[in-house]
Amino acid sequence: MVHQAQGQMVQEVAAGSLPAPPSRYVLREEDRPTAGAAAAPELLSFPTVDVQRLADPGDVEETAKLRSALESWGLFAVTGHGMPESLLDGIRSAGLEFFHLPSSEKLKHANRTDAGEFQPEGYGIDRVDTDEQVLDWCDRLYLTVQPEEARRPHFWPTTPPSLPKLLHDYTLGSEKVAKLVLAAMARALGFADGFFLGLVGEKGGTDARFTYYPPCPRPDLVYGLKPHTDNSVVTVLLLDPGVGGLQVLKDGRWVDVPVLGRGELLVVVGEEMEIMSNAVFRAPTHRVVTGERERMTLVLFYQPEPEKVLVPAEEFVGEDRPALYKKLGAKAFADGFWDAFALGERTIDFLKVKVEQQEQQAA
Ligand SMILES: O=C(O)CCC(=O)C(=O)O
Ligand SMILES: [Fe+2]
Repeated sequence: MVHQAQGQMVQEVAAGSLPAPPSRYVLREEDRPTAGAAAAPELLSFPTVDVQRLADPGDVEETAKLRSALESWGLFAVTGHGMPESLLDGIRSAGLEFFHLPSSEKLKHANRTDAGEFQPEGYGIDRVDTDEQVLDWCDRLYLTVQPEEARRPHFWPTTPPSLPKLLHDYTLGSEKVAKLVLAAMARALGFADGFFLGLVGEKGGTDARFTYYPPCPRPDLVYGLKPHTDNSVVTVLLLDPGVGGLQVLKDGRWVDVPVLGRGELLVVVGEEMEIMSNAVFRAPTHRVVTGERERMTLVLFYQPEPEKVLVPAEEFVGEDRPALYKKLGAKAFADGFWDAFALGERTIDFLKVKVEQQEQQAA
């Protein structure tokens, strides 16, 4: 699909110092972030989990904390991951340095084909399908980081030269976090540590997304990133230590995710886990609001091997709890994400994966 807006980076629009964002970015009044003020997270005690403690199967207290964080929020801050602050600071500054390069440099890794078509990997904006689509106030660099043989080096920036190695090291460090969390999520439900890891497979795919949110002249009119749930089993996020903007929908209200400490990560449950666990763990809806300062984040999406089948595991299905989702291939689900995201829909809804009530009764 070729849409003319596909070529316009938000960073360039923002550099024009317009008094307000162009109409392509302006939300309908009822969707604007100011429609309902976000609640302060301190009042709701935002959860933090120590993954070093999670690695100890005897630490039932930390496992219980994880379960409660997942049930009440679907996301939590992470400490004890073992990655030095120098690595986290290093990959953050390398990412920011990339976005600060001249366009001609960044476009060497463009996410548009020569014919102007969108492809997920590379530097650019998210997919634009129609004139009606309200665009998000962000540019992004999207890269497949695992399995290693699936990396496509021409999409990887070489300026700054430190970026590929830092991203590699960060990928390995945060993969450990994802695996520890998946093991503890299984344990929290009384299963063996390998339960979810087995459903994901040894060669699960991981995609990285660096997102750059330029300063916005009217944060009240736009989204940095529209409300969505993640296309992942779990997602590991490295947020900006100086600027907030991420919000999560909790009990029907938007709540600010706090600005985390420089050494902390955030873990979010994705839709694939929601399917596998038959909604025991649900993917929280989240969005990003902009501000007067630039912001950059790095997000890693952990996905099952593409050949795997996504289906509620039989351990979560019984007479009192019918399967809530239909079976489909992990690759079909991952591909469907891009169609769904452009429309602002959940992939589960877009691909009609939910079992309707009548079907449940007939089963
Ligand atoms: O930039 C952020 O804070 C969140 C990004 C996000 O939710 C995503 O990339 O899926
Ligand atoms: Fe997300």
